[in-house]
Amino acid sequence: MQKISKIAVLTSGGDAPGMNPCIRAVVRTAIFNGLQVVGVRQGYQGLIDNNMFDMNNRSVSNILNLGGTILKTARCLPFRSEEGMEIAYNNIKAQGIDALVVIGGDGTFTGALRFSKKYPDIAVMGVPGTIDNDLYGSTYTLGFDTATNTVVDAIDKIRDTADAHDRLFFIEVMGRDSGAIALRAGISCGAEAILLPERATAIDNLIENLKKGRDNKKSSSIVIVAEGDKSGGVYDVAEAVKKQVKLYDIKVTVLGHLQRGGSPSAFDRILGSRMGFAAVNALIAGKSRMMVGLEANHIKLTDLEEALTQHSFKLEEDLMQMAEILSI
Ligand SMILES: Nc1ncnc2c1ncn2[C@@H]1O[C@H](COP(=O)(O)OP(=O)(O)O)[C@@H](O)[C@H]1O
Ligand SMILES: O=P(O)(O)OC[C@H]1O[C@](O)(COP(=O)(O)O)[C@@H](O)[C@@H]1O
Ligand SMILES: [Mg+2]
Repeated sequence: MQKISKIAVLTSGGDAPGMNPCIRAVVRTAIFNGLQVVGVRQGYQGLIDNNMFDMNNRSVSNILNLGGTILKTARCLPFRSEEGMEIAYNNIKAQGIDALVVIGGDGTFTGALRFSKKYPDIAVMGVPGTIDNDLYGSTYTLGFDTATNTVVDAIDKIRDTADAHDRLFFIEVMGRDSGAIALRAGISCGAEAILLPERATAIDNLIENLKKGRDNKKSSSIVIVAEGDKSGGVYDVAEAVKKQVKLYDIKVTVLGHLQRGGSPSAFDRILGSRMGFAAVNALIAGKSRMMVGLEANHIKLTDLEEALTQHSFKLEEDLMQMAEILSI
């Protein structure tokens, strides 16, 4: 069993509310167990630039409630190359680090897995931190709950003005390849339609349903369009509908990056704490190349390789069907 003494922690890819509670848990669990901890700034970029600093219990005081990540994050191109990885490895060795906790999404884990295969003497443990909720091996990823609540809050406000003006709104939410936020927000806000990447969009059906809604005396309508929907994006969908639906005044809102910010919900604070705690304990137990997840409210470790090769977010057809029925 590989015994570890110094852990580095980093956040990578899109930031997600709940990353800070997770960093806090990693630092304090490690220190409680007599390990040293190093914080790496800007994800993999910090490994390459040797941008790291020693952390102690007070480095993570009063961060539970903060959105973003105190370690900062980045999308780091050089880490994708063999040369970039080698520079990172040399810096890690020079610092005496023997284990890495990486908090991020599928891209971060792809990098971590490659790195771990190339340099197996450094243990790696992944924590799923992404608002997209698109990782196999965890029912929830860090930030998804907060982001969904932020979206619901925003759409509720749009519903007020949509109703006041009898308008039809097309609202784009995040999710490059994932309809997770769109589906949950759609149910929570009673959206008349939810368009997402996991299902082909039939514009004719959409138009039919919107007309039916109008015939059924609906005064306003909300259509949620996930960023990754394959029908050409929110503006194209709105334009296509505009040509055929004359009864509604149509508006488009793109919620954008506000969805990634804000104080983490209690759920994400607890999830981040549990996952950070579990990640360090798993490293102490000699585990590596795994991802910490939450399944049926229990912490579960999944092989990184498996987490990346299995399909992540599966569209819950039953929920889609329910959303459609409940919005008639
Ligand atoms: N195939 C890869 N090889 C090495 N590193 C990678 C690879 N894919 C992604 N990464 C690293 O992980 C970082 C985060 O990935 P990205 O897809 O941007 O976000 P996320 O981890 O949230 O999905 C990238 O900027 C890059 O540094
Ligand atoms: O902030 P950026 O770099 O434009 O990225 C936007 C993307 O990041 C996300 O918010 C989160 O994705 P990741 O967690 O995979 O980075 C996506 O929903 C969105 O498509
Ligand atoms: Mg991703």
